[in-house]
Amino acid sequence: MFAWQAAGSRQWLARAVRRNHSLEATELANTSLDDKTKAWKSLINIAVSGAAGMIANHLLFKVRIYGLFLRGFQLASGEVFGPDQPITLKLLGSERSFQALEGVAMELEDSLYPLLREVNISVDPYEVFQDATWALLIGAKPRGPGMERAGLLDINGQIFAQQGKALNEVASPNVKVIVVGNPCNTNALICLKNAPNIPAKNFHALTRLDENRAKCQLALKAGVFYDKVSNMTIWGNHSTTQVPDFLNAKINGMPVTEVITDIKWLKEEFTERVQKRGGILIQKWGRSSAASTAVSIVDAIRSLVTPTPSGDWFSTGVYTTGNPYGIAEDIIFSMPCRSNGDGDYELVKDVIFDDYLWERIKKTEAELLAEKRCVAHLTGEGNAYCDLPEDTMLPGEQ
Ligand SMILES: NC(=O)C1=CN([C@@H]2O[C@H](COP(=O)(O)OP(=O)(O)OC[C@H]3O[C@@H](n4cnc5c(N)ncnc54)[C@H](OP(=O)(O)O)[C@@H]3O)[C@@H](O)[C@H]2O)C=CC1
Ligand SMILES: O=C([O-])CC(=O)C(=O)O
Repeated sequence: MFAWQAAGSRQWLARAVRRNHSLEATELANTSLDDKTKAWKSLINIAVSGAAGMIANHLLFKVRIYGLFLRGFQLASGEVFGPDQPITLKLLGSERSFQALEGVAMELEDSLYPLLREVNISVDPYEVFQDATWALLIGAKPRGPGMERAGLLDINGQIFAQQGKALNEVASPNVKVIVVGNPCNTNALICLKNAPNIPAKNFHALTRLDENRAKCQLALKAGVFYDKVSNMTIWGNHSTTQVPDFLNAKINGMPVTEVITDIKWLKEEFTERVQKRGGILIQKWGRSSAASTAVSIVDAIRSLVTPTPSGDWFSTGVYTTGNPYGIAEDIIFSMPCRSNGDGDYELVKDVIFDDYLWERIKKTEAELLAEKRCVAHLTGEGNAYCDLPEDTMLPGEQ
């Protein structure tokens, strides 16, 4: 059933799990799965970096359970890439993690996912990103003890500059890029700046986890199920300056402030809870959230490949140039978006601001502008100058 594809060197130790497409006619006739494959769309390549890490481990297997097999394939509900969308997974790791990556590939093989036609592993982004239509950039160095944030921006920025160049050269010209590795907004900006041939609109920083966290907190406070919370915007940076917007969010179609009338709770407790959720989780769990992050990556993709429910929107960190709100141009900022399901999105225009919301948006904007100055050497904009606000922290930092 499986054919191994080893393309030579360790640099390109490609391990392909390719179902045999040349079954005998009689076998095909007896195999309902193979009958189904005839109606499948053509194969797409999905690249994942940091593929031996915690988030990727949840994500890769979730792709099957959540999207492609249980709900997507068996129930034909079209979650994630759809029940008729075969995929190749192209996994990027490093020399250090190569054995672990081989282990991941083996587990993927052994899971017998019908829509997973091929798994490739490599340490070379130019190999992994070849013809990718989606690039999920998860791999990044965590901030270690004593490491300045400027140092983290530089180390991780180098990774995303290199990956941006590789995407620019070899990925599908309309590749959609979701940056997860922190600091994800600025990493996404660096990636975008190093990939001038790819539309700037195609780069996302993952703030969907923050949106999900905010929905959860509002639902708990209001005593409703989380699906009753809609129109949830996270503005700005995936950091502790992010702004979970309770002014525009709704519960059961009503403004949140009409359902939860404790404005002090909304301004203070709710906001801080969402901003610092990641850090509290690390304190309890001993590592950053991986399962819920993987879920939120799936949610983020699904929001782009399925039409947004009427009247609702979702949050994603996207390029600000041309935004209708007056947010500084040329940064990656989480904003409310809608999609018609073609992988693209439009910014939502009908949102309101008050002084409280706008003041906080300006704070997270200032932080992102400072981060941008810090990585000017990686975006081709001259010499870096780092004047980060003192309290600049990832959600995982306390
Ligand atoms: N945006 C969001 O909502 C969230 C973002 N995150 C961020 O996601 C990232 C990954 O988290 P997680 O999977 O838990 O972390 P892990 O430490 O489990 O995995 C990190 C992966 O990154 C790779 N990596 C580490 N250093 C480098 C480097 N210098 N160059 C390239 N790759 C590197 C490692 O691969 P290898 O061993 O091959 O080097 C490893 O596979 C982190 O940056 C984390 O802060 C986490 C939660 C939420
Ligand atoms: O800082 C981290 O790695 C964790 C993180 O982003 C989050 O939980 O939102």
